[in-house]
Amino acid sequence: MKVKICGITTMETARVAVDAGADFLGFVFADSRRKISPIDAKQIADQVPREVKKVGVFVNESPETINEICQFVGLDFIQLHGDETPEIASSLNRPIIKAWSIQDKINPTTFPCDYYLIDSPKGAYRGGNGIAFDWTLLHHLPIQKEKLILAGGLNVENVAAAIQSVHPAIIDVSSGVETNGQKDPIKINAFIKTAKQAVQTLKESVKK
Ligand SMILES: O=C(O)c1ccccc1N[C@@H]1O[C@H](COP(=O)(O)O)[C@@H](O)[C@H]1O
Repeated sequence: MKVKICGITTMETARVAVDAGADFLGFVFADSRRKISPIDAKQIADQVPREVKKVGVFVNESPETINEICQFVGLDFIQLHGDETPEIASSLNRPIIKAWSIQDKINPTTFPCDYYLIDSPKGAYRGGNGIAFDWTLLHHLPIQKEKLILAGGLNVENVAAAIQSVHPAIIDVSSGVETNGQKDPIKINAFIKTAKQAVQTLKESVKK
């Protein structure tokens, strides 16, 4: 199981996340208090080790702009967090993470994507609202766990329970590793450590 830290806006936060063991870093190019310009994202992305994957988060952006930003910043994945159609996804030049709210009609089999991300119901923004949802709702959906990214209101207190309940391929966090709206190095470290420990515990319990 891998960890994505989303809403990176500074090099310092990127470094903390990478050193703590983050596998994916997310840059938000949509309306959000975490929005970053392509120029600033590129400066950070250029200094991140290649094995840590860079994800661009977009909401209802044009395919031309998405492809341009991907190329310029050097993104590895495109996260579509709006109402993008399967046709738009097919016209993009990077692997796709398709985000759905748990309230949406979720039909992963009809959307071309490498991963699907399930988030909480929409709040002030399309994502990044820091609200968790009832994970048992996922137990009834036709989803492949190896493609599933769990998001929405995760934090150091609930991440172990989330992993135990859902067994996602990736967990994604933004608000839960912030203090007063800024990424908090202590929370990033604690979150990743707790998540990786929870996976270890799960593996050991399966072996028994
Ligand atoms: O993080 C944002 O500001 C954001 C804005 C618009 C779309 C998506 C956004 N982030 C994604 O939201 C989820 C959940 O975040 P949180 O942990 O509940 O704060 C996460 O997938 C981010 O990738």
